[in-house]
Amino acid sequence: MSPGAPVGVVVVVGPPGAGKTTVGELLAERLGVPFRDVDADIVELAGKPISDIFTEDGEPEFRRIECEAVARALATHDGVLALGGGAVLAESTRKLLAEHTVVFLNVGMAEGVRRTGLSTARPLLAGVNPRATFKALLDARLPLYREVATVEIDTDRHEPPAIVDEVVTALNHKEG
Ligand SMILES: Nc1ncnc2c1ncn2[C@@H]1O[C@H](COP(=O)(O)OP(=O)(O)O)[C@@H](O)[C@H]1O
Ligand SMILES: O=C(O)C1=C[C@@H](OP(=O)(O)O)[C@@H](O)[C@H](O)C1
Ligand SMILES: [Mg+2]
Repeated sequence: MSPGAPVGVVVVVGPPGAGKTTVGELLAERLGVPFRDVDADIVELAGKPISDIFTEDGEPEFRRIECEAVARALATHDGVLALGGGAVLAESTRKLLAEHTVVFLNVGMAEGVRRTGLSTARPLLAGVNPRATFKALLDARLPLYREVATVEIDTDRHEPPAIVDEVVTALNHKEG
Protein backbone atom coordinates (compact mmCIF):
# COMPACT_ATOMS: atom_id res chain seq x y z
CA MET A 1 0.00 0.00 0.00
CA SER A 2 1.83 3.07 -1.24
CA PRO A 3 0.88 6.73 -1.71
CA GLY A 4 -1.22 7.30 -4.82
CA ALA A 5 -2.00 3.59 -5.36
CA PRO A 6 -5.76 2.85 -5.60
CA VAL A 7 -6.97 1.63 -2.21
CA GLY A 8 -10.74 1.30 -2.68
CA VAL A 9 -12.21 2.17 0.66
CA VAL A 10 -10.30 1.64 3.92
CA VAL A 11 -12.78 1.81 6.81
CA VAL A 12 -11.72 2.80 10.33
CA VAL A 13 -13.73 1.50 13.31
CA GLY A 14 -13.24 1.41 17.08
CA PRO A 15 -14.44 2.91 20.35
CA PRO A 16 -14.80 6.66 20.94
CA GLY A 17 -11.37 8.18 21.49
CA ALA A 18 -9.52 5.45 19.59
CA GLY A 19 -8.50 8.12 17.09
CA LYS A 20 -10.64 7.09 14.11
CA THR A 21 -11.03 10.69 13.00
CA THR A 22 -7.49 11.85 13.86
CA VAL A 23 -5.60 8.79 12.60
CA GLY A 24 -8.00 8.27 9.69
CA GLU A 25 -7.26 11.75 8.40
CA LEU A 26 -3.48 11.20 8.73
CA LEU A 27 -3.74 7.80 7.06
CA ALA A 28 -5.58 9.33 4.11
CA GLU A 29 -2.89 11.99 3.83
CA ARG A 30 -0.18 9.32 3.91
CA LEU A 31 -1.92 7.25 1.22
CA GLY A 32 -2.71 10.33 -0.87
CA VAL A 33 -6.46 9.60 -0.90
CA PRO A 34 -9.53 11.55 0.30
CA PHE A 35 -10.78 11.27 3.89
CA ARG A 36 -14.43 11.16 4.94
CA ASP A 37 -16.02 10.86 8.38
CA VAL A 38 -19.56 9.45 8.62
CA ASP A 39 -20.24 11.53 11.76
CA ALA A 40 -19.66 14.66 9.65
CA ASP A 41 -22.02 13.29 6.96
CA ILE A 42 -24.70 12.76 9.65
CA VAL A 43 -24.34 16.32 10.95
CA GLU A 44 -24.74 17.62 7.41
CA LEU A 45 -27.73 15.36 6.68
CA ALA A 46 -29.53 16.22 9.93
CA GLY A 47 -28.53 19.87 9.86
CA LYS A 48 -27.55 19.81 13.54
CA PRO A 49 -24.83 18.51 15.87
CA ILE A 50 -24.82 14.85 16.98
CA SER A 51 -25.56 15.84 20.59
CA ASP A 52 -28.76 17.61 19.39
CA ILE A 53 -29.84 14.55 17.37
CA PHE A 54 -29.50 12.41 20.53
CA THR A 55 -31.39 14.84 22.80
CA GLU A 56 -34.09 15.98 20.35
CA ASP A 57 -34.70 12.81 18.30
CA GLY A 58 -33.23 10.00 20.45
CA GLU A 59 -30.52 7.39 19.90
CA PRO A 60 -32.68 5.06 17.70
CA GLU A 61 -33.19 7.90 15.20
CA PHE A 62 -29.45 8.66 15.28
CA ARG A 63 -28.71 4.97 14.55
CA ARG A 64 -31.23 4.97 11.68
CA ILE A 65 -29.56 7.97 10.06
CA GLU A 66 -26.13 6.45 10.78
CA CYS A 67 -26.98 3.17 8.99
CA GLU A 68 -28.06 5.04 5.89
CA ALA A 69 -25.06 7.37 6.00
CA VAL A 70 -22.62 4.45 6.34
CA ALA A 71 -24.21 2.55 3.45
CA ARG A 72 -24.12 5.62 1.23
CA ALA A 73 -20.50 6.42 2.12
CA LEU A 74 -19.37 2.82 1.54
CA ALA A 75 -21.01 2.86 -1.89
CA THR A 76 -19.59 6.19 -3.00
CA HIS A 77 -16.33 6.95 -1.18
CA ASP A 78 -12.91 5.99 -2.49
CA GLY A 79 -10.35 6.59 0.25
CA VAL A 80 -10.29 6.40 4.04
CA LEU A 81 -13.67 6.35 5.79
CA ALA A 82 -13.99 6.82 9.57
CA LEU A 83 -17.18 5.48 11.19
CA GLY A 84 -18.66 6.54 14.52
CA GLY A 85 -17.90 4.23 17.45
CA GLY A 86 -21.37 2.66 17.51
CA ALA A 87 -21.83 2.06 13.80
CA VAL A 88 -20.89 -1.63 14.15
CA LEU A 89 -23.93 -2.21 16.40
CA ALA A 90 -26.05 -2.52 13.24
CA GLU A 91 -25.99 -5.99 11.75
CA SER A 92 -26.67 -4.55 8.29
CA THR A 93 -23.56 -2.38 8.62
CA ARG A 94 -21.44 -5.33 9.77
CA LYS A 95 -22.63 -7.28 6.70
CA LEU A 96 -21.58 -4.42 4.41
CA LEU A 97 -18.19 -4.18 6.16
CA ALA A 98 -17.47 -7.83 5.38
CA GLU A 99 -16.74 -6.72 1.80
CA HIS A 100 -14.19 -4.07 2.82
CA THR A 101 -10.76 -3.52 4.32
CA VAL A 102 -11.44 -2.54 7.94
CA VAL A 103 -8.92 -1.13 10.42
CA PHE A 104 -9.94 -1.61 14.05
CA LEU A 105 -8.23 1.01 16.22
CA ASN A 106 -8.45 -0.17 19.82
CA VAL A 107 -8.09 1.87 23.01
CA GLY A 108 -8.28 0.82 26.66
CA MET A 109 -10.84 2.22 29.07
CA ALA A 110 -8.54 4.60 30.97
CA GLU A 111 -7.02 6.15 27.86
CA GLY A 112 -10.35 6.21 26.00
CA VAL A 113 -11.99 8.10 28.88
CA ARG A 114 -9.01 10.47 29.13
CA ARG A 115 -9.12 11.26 25.40
CA THR A 116 -12.89 11.82 25.27
CA GLY A 117 -13.31 13.35 28.74
CA LEU A 118 -12.96 16.98 27.76
CA SER A 119 -15.53 16.82 24.98
CA THR A 120 -19.27 17.40 25.34
CA ALA A 121 -19.71 16.22 21.73
CA ARG A 122 -20.18 12.56 22.69
CA PRO A 123 -23.63 12.30 24.30
CA LEU A 124 -23.20 8.62 25.22
CA LEU A 125 -20.22 9.44 27.47
CA ALA A 126 -21.66 12.62 28.98
CA GLY A 127 -23.32 10.86 31.95
CA VAL A 128 -22.23 10.78 35.59
CA ASN A 129 -19.90 7.77 35.33
CA PRO A 130 -18.02 7.85 32.01
CA ARG A 131 -15.63 5.08 33.13
CA ALA A 132 -18.47 2.60 33.76
CA THR A 133 -20.19 3.67 30.54
CA PHE A 134 -16.97 3.24 28.57
CA LYS A 135 -16.36 -0.19 30.12
CA ALA A 136 -19.90 -1.37 29.26
CA LEU A 137 -19.51 -0.02 25.75
CA LEU A 138 -16.19 -1.87 25.26
CA ASP A 139 -17.64 -5.13 26.64
CA ALA A 140 -20.58 -4.96 24.26
CA ARG A 141 -18.66 -3.85 21.18
CA LEU A 142 -15.23 -5.50 21.23
CA PRO A 143 -16.57 -8.72 19.65
CA LEU A 144 -18.31 -6.64 16.97
CA TYR A 145 -15.19 -4.63 16.10
CA ARG A 146 -13.24 -7.90 15.91
CA GLU A 147 -15.92 -9.53 13.76
CA VAL A 148 -15.45 -6.89 11.04
CA ALA A 149 -11.71 -6.14 11.43
CA THR A 150 -9.12 -6.91 8.80
CA VAL A 151 -6.40 -5.69 11.19
CA GLU A 152 -6.45 -4.59 14.86
CA ILE A 153 -4.09 -1.89 16.12
CA ASP A 154 -3.69 -0.91 19.77
CA THR A 155 -3.41 2.88 20.13
CA ASP A 156 -2.63 3.22 23.87
CA ARG A 157 0.76 4.92 24.40
CA HIS A 158 1.25 5.52 20.65
CA GLU A 159 1.19 8.84 18.83
CA PRO A 160 -1.02 9.16 15.71
CA PRO A 161 1.87 9.19 13.15
CA ALA A 162 3.31 5.97 14.64
CA ILE A 163 -0.17 4.41 14.51
CA VAL A 164 -0.40 5.28 10.81
CA ASP A 165 2.95 3.49 10.28
CA GLU A 166 1.56 0.42 12.05
CA VAL A 167 -1.67 0.46 10.04
CA VAL A 168 0.18 0.67 6.71
CA THR A 169 2.56 -2.14 7.72
CA ALA A 170 -0.29 -4.35 8.93
CA LEU A 171 -2.34 -3.79 5.76
CA ASN A 172 0.66 -4.46 3.52
CA HIS A 173 1.27 -7.67 5.45
CA LYS A 174 -2.37 -8.72 4.91
CA GLU A 175 -2.10 -8.01 1.19
CA GLY A 176 0.72 -10.53 1.12
N1 LIG B 1 -2.94 8.17 19.63
C1 LIG B 1 -3.40 9.22 20.29
N2 LIG B 1 -2.71 9.69 21.36
C2 LIG B 1 -3.19 10.74 22.07
N3 LIG B 1 -4.33 11.41 21.78
C3 LIG B 1 -5.06 10.98 20.74
C4 LIG B 1 -4.64 9.88 19.93
N4 LIG B 1 -5.57 9.68 18.96
C5 LIG B 1 -6.51 10.62 19.15
N5 LIG B 1 -6.20 11.40 20.20
C6 LIG B 1 -7.02 12.51 20.74
O1 LIG B 1 -8.19 11.92 21.31
C7 LIG B 1 -9.34 12.70 21.03
C8 LIG B 1 -10.34 11.83 20.27
O2 LIG B 1 -9.80 11.52 18.97
P1 LIG B 1 -10.73 11.22 17.72
O3 LIG B 1 -9.86 11.12 16.54
O4 LIG B 1 -11.84 12.21 17.68
O5 LIG B 1 -11.29 9.79 18.11
P2 LIG B 1 -12.55 8.99 17.56
O6 LIG B 1 -12.90 9.57 16.21
O7 LIG B 1 -12.09 7.57 17.48
O8 LIG B 1 -13.62 9.16 18.59
C9 LIG B 1 -8.86 13.93 20.25
O9 LIG B 1 -8.66 14.97 21.15
C10 LIG B 1 -7.52 13.46 19.65
O10 LIG B 1 -6.63 14.53 19.47
O1 LIG C 1 -19.80 5.36 20.32
C1 LIG C 1 -20.86 5.86 19.86
O2 LIG C 1 -21.95 5.25 19.92
C2 LIG C 1 -20.79 7.18 19.22
C3 LIG C 1 -19.55 7.67 18.83
C4 LIG C 1 -19.38 8.98 18.20
O3 LIG C 1 -18.31 8.93 17.23
P1 LIG C 1 -16.75 8.72 17.65
O4 LIG C 1 -16.55 7.27 17.93
O5 LIG C 1 -15.99 9.21 16.48
O6 LIG C 1 -16.53 9.55 18.88
C5 LIG C 1 -20.68 9.43 17.50
O7 LIG C 1 -20.93 8.66 16.35
C6 LIG C 1 -21.84 9.33 18.44
O8 LIG C 1 -21.62 10.23 19.51
C7 LIG C 1 -22.06 7.92 18.97
MG1 LIG D 1 -14.62 10.34 15.28
